[in-house]
Amino acid sequence: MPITFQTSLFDDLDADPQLESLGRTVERITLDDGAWLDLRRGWVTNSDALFERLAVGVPWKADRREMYDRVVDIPRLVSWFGPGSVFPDPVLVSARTALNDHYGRPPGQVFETAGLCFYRTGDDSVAWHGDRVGRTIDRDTMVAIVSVGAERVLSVRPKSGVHSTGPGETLRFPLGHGDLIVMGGSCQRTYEHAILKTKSATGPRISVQFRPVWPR
Ligand SMILES: O=C(O)CCC(=O)C(=O)O
Ligand SMILES: [Fe+2]
Repeated sequence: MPITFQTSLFDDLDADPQLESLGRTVERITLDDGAWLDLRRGWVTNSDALFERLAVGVPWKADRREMYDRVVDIPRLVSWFGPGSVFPDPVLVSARTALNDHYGRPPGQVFETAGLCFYRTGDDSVAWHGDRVGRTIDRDTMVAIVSVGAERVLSVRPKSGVHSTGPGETLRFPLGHGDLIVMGGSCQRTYEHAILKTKSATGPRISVQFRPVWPR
């Protein structure tokens, strides 16, 4: 499949993508009911080069997912790298190690897998959902997302009926160009998130989600 994209004017495609520090550069956003988000903008430098490497080097497939008890087509491309598999780029291996070092490998929350999503245009999207954490749905977990390429908005809102504080506002995080966001605590069961379609002109974005292995 031919993939055309426009990269940022500022990054050098031959430059090596690098990871900046985490530590105190990570901004914690505390949500309700034990959910939280960590944000670290520009974690990957020379991120356009990483976008290009992933765009051309990853075996992309169409996405289908069980959602609301049926299997639906999701307009985006995906690729998944399970525990122990070779990640498609060394920067992703370093990113997983850096995340595990930063969060201290809490039991059951060690990042192992990498799921990659490619949003080709503003028509590519993923509907509101919480990542399914298997049968142990009451357990806290983390999902770390690294975004390269153009910005797309990650929307986050409380799941209806879950919160004692009533319906909350939708938070919007434009993510791209090497940004990191981590959803933690109860986020996958008390909040839901989406990449909604956009009509405004937007370039392609690739997101990499690092997840622990959840017992099924
Ligand atoms: O692309 C993103 O940033 C989010 C993807 C996502 O939520 C998912 O695949 O579960
Ligand atoms: Fe998700």
